[in-house]
Amino acid sequence: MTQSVLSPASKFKLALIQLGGSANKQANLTKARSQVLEAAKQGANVVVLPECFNSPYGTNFFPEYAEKLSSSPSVDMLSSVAKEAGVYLFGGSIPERDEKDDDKLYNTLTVFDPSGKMIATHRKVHLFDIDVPGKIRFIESETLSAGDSLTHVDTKYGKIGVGICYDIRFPELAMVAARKGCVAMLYPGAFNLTTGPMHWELLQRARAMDNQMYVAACSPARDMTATYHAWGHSTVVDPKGMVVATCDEKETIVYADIDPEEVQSIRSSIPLYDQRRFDIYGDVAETVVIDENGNGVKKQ
Ligand SMILES: NC(=O)CCC(=O)C(=O)O
Repeated sequence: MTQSVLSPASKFKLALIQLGGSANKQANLTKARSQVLEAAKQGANVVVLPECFNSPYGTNFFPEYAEKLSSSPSVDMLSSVAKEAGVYLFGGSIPERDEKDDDKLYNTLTVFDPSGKMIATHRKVHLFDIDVPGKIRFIESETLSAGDSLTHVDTKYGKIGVGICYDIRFPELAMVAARKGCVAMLYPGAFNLTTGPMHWELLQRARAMDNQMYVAACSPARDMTATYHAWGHSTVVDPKGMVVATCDEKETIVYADIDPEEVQSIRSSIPLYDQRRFDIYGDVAETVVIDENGNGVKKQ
């Protein structure tokens, strides 16, 4: 049986910056910087920015806005403001250009500690390729490549797992993070006016409830003059699956007090971690296809 093992953790104040972006990269960096400083002024210890905060969200924009992490004005700004603000900064994501292969781009989150040191990166693992007829077609893989690893960040407040937007639809990320001792999953994201009202909050509550951990998702503010209309509604959900902080679609900062004791408390009273039956879930990591009789068969 699996025990619930938490990394040593302490209370902290989380801030989600629901940033109003534009097509002007420098203006986006300047605004993000001032909002991080504002969040720190309000007592935040851990600050999150939205997906693609330095760029409009669209496959045609990514090549133009992409930066190599080794020579990146966005990374430089994030590092310096994390230090100035004295916070852990989960720097949303930016289109990243591969160091060696100029044609390869990723959607990448960078994380900084309060000294400004980059302590983690996460490349979006599940690319947002969907087609809802008459509503929205978005194919991230037209210009982006997928990352191929999971990311768990050690902070002085405990271990924190991350994903980027569409990654939240894949429960395995949060499940693995919880089993590795993470107290929270943070997702910079940018849902839209079709899938946002359907699934944005539900997905966060589901990930939180299933894994008995905090879940937060940080969106850009909505801009109806942009080509992609973000849902907004940056939200924090507690380990019981209840929304503890949220907002509408406008530019704002959402704050929540995170108490890792709450994780321990729900895991003690509803002890899923001691009751799991990994002895009978053997198929879970196999890729299956559904055959003509409706049965799941192993993909060759
Ligand atoms: N940026 C994204 O990955 C969007 C994901 C999304 O909207 C969804 O419905 O999933």
